[in-house]
Amino acid sequence: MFVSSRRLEACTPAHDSFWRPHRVSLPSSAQAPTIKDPQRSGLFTHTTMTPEKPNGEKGDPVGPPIQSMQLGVYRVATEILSPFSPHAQWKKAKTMSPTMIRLVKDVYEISPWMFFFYLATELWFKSIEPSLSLYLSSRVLMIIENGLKTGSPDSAAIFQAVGLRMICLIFTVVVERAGDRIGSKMSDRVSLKFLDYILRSKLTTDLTGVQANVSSTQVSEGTAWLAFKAMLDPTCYMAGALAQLFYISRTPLLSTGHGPAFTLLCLAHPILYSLFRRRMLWLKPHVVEANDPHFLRMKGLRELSEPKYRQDVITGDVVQHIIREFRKAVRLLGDADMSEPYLQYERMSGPVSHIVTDLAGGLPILYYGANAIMNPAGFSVTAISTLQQSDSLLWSTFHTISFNLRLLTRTLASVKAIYDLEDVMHKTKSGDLPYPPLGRPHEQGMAFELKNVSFSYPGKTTDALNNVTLSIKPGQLVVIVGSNGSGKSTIVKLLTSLYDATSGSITIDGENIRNYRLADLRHATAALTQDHHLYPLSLRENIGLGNPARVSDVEMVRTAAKQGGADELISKLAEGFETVLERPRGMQFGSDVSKGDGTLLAEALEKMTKQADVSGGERQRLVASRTFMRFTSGAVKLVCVDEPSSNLDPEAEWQLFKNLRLVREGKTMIFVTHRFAHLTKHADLILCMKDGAVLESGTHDELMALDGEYGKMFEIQAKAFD
Ligand SMILES: Nc1ncnc2c1ncn2[C@@H]1O[C@H](COP(=O)(O)OP(=O)(O)OP(=O)(O)O)[C@@H](O)[C@H]1O
Repeated sequence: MFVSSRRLEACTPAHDSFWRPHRVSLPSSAQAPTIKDPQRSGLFTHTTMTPEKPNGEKGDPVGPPIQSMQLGVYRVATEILSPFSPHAQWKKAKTMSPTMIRLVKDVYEISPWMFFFYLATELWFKSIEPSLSLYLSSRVLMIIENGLKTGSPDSAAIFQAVGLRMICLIFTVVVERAGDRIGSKMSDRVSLKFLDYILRSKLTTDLTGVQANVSSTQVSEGTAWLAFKAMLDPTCYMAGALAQLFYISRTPLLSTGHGPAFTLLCLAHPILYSLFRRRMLWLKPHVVEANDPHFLRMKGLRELSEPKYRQDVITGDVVQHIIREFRKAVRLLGDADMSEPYLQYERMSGPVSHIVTDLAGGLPILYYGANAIMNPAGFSVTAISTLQQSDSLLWSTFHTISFNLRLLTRTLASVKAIYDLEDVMHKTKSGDLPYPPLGRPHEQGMAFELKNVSFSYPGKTTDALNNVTLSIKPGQLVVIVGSNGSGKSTIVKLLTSLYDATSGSITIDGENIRNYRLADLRHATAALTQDHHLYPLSLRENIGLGNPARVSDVEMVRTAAKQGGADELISKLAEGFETVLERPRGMQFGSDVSKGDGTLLAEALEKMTKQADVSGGERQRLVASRTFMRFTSGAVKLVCVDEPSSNLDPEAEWQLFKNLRLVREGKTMIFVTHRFAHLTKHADLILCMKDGAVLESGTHDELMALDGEYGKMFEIQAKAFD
């Protein structure tokens, strides 16, 4: 029997939508140095790179060597892990085993009885039932064939065999349904356990951790169950395959001395297929970069048709230019292959391996046919049918095993990323000194001393702050001014412990900032910046979470909303404080329904997705209200306000700063703003920054007398005002 591999491929789980490949860009460190110009012929070229040996130094590449190739308009790099290299395979398996053990333990702990029940149903369904069905079917056929040969069919035996086959079938359906239900429950519970894990790790991640480990933001709780299944399935199928091979080698119907030969011939097809034909890019670690300049230009020009650019395109009068350039890019692109790199990769296997692999599928039946010619007396139709059945069963079993093993590598890497979250995400270390120190009630705000502080952001070589020395006294109102990129926000981030200084020292109330418990410092700090957002919760919680202990205190929330200037806008919303402005994403959607097409379904979708919205300035008022709520805890000793007012109208901005000043008692306040003229006359200290350094510092009068950078900026604002 010649089984078409292509046909079988089409029904593998490779088409599961979850595992559709994601396209990623090729990081510069992984670029193959030998490819200078993209190959534009549509053919591919290979380059192999072996990573340097790890010497423990940061940044050295480790892991298997990579292979780089040009596929049409894409450059693709993959890891090379040869199936002929048991050493490399073993090394990889060894690195994966701790994750596998931990995952099995995690799944088992969720519910031991469910774990074993599910295991039993899977074993039945994937190992025992296929072999048993094969045995029972061939028994029925054998009895019929014997009956036909002798002329007196044994009806009792036929009924018995058919009955057994039916019982097996019914039992399998029952087991399958029970297994599905338990599996779905377990899958949900595993996902929730991992979601809890991810949530905890991510919520406590500091900014340095996020910046250092951007890829971890993409971990998904769903992969844990997939990884568990990718471990369990091959194990069950492997047991099933062994049982089938045993049957083929021992059944007198087929073997009669040829058992081992049949077994080997049945194995030839799946083994050859997985070695030579199975080229699936998305099952290996890989990076893809579209690098054809004309293709990139064409894509860029096409994006200009998006609504986001509509106004620019119309007012800029560039429509004709875009169309002309697009056509030119298409012309220059020529016949370069633009199809998905995943398809191009699969097409890479040559016709010889294709033919050999497909021919291998017919070997067992050819062998049996040859035997039948030599020994016509031993010929049996049942044997042929059994052989065909077992061959295709083994083929799909091995196919699934090989698929799952490849999937396992990928899913386990994601599970490991979840387990690793905790280690890699917490870069800013916490001390153990309480704040405020025990027995020293803190009536004033925080005092800061910065000595020769320099700082560069993770992954950057240039300093954002350069040798900054300054002193802030308790309860002072400080205004930081300066041009774009001068380091104003960076200072605030260091004072609020979002980052650690790269060098130099920062003290709070005379004690090194790193010695304090981070949680205590956060509790004593209120920050309001443009980077603060509305949460996908009700407005009451959005404001109330400034002080989680009083989130249900409606009166307190109302007062905070008034101080933040949000009370009026909330009163205009139909659901008032219970309005949810940012709903969790993707919770309402339709398929093949266009809004506004007049159908009932479209109307239903419109109702579902209808949402109250507010302007940018109104959002800022809501976020500011949360800060006022924060003050109600009585623990805040430092208030950092960094440009929270870009969308506020002048009156709202003035009112916001006025309200903040009204509650300054017992707090050090640090304001960063470009529109400072109305604020600096209230400041105890003005820091004027340039190029990451403090250029001038003092009060408004002192700096005006200096007639330097601050004086210049103030004059510009004053003139504009006049
Ligand atoms: N998250 C970041 N990662 C890397 N570099 C950053 C980051 N944030 C700021 N920088 C860089 O650090 C320098 C100082 O930036 P900072 O935001 O402190 O300036 P700023 O004075 O607040 O500017 P602006 O007035 O535009 O808000 C700039 O060169 C900026 O590009």
